[in-house]
Amino acid sequence: MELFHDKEDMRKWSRAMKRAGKKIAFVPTMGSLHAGHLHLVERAKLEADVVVVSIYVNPSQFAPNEDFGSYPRDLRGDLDKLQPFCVDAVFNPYDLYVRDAGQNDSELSERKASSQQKAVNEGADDTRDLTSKRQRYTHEHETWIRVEKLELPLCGKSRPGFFRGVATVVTKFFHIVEPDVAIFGKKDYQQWRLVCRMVRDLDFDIKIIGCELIREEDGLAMSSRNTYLSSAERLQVAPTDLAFGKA
Ligand SMILES: Nc1ncnc2c1ncn2[C@@H]1O[C@H](COP(=O)(O)OP(=O)(O)OP(=O)(O)O)[C@@H](O)[C@H]1O
Ligand SMILES: CC(C)(CO)[C@@H](O)C(=O)[O-]
Ligand code: BAL
Repeated sequence: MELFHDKEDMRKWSRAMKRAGKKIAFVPTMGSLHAGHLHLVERAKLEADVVVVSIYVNPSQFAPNEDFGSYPRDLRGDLDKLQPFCVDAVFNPYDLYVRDAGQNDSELSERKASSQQKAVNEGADDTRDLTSKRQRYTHEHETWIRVEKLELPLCGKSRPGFFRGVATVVTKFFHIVEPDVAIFGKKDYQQWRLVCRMVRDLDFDIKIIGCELIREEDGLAMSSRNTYLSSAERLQVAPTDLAFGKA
């Protein structure tokens, strides 16, 4: 399994696969993987010759008051979970919102390299990196993708800016990985529909597949943030969640 932190390395690998006649399936994630994600990977394997999984906690889809800093991160554990599925490549970019360090920008290059090494060694970002990631996307990035109507209701109401961040980072991934097929979970139903719409409107030549929701035994939808729930909260949530799923 290849691990890429640099977007140019990722792109080169994808293009080499294409030249070799391979079809690429792509599974974007924010890591802290669970069986729901692995189900998407299994589906991806049915759709193409090679599978790329991205692991990136995208700063631009989090509002300043949200959990970007505390979102669960476990790169080492994620790689271990992906290994048995024979995933071909994992893309774990250091930062997608800063322009590539130029040759003269040695301080930034060094910092980028040492942070990448740190991420692999420890499977986590330090607080300084997280703060800088947030600052970079707010200061160095000014081009955004918006799906103007679909981004408004439901999650868009409670998380303004969320779908702008998702549509933008998914577009970036599509340009870097250049997949033939991309797999999304219907757990995030609005996100899946919004990506389908964006692909249609912007003429991406990528097939989007929506995968069924995978649940825990007690009916709770699997989700990386379930670790935030206490056992009491879990008991309250699961039956409602199950009833909703069956409705
Ligand atoms: N239980 C699940 N069943 C099917 N797909 C899922 C499930 N959980 C996540 N996915 C899909 O995996 C992809 C990556 O999701 P993400 O990494 O945000 O995980 P998550 O569990 O949804 O995290 P969060 O707790 O932040 O919502 C998305 O397309 C999402 O819809
Ligand atoms: C699609 C995505 C990977 C974009 O950051 C994220 O919103 C997610 O994991 O659902
Ligand atoms: N799967 C949803 C990603 C998020 O809540 O940011």
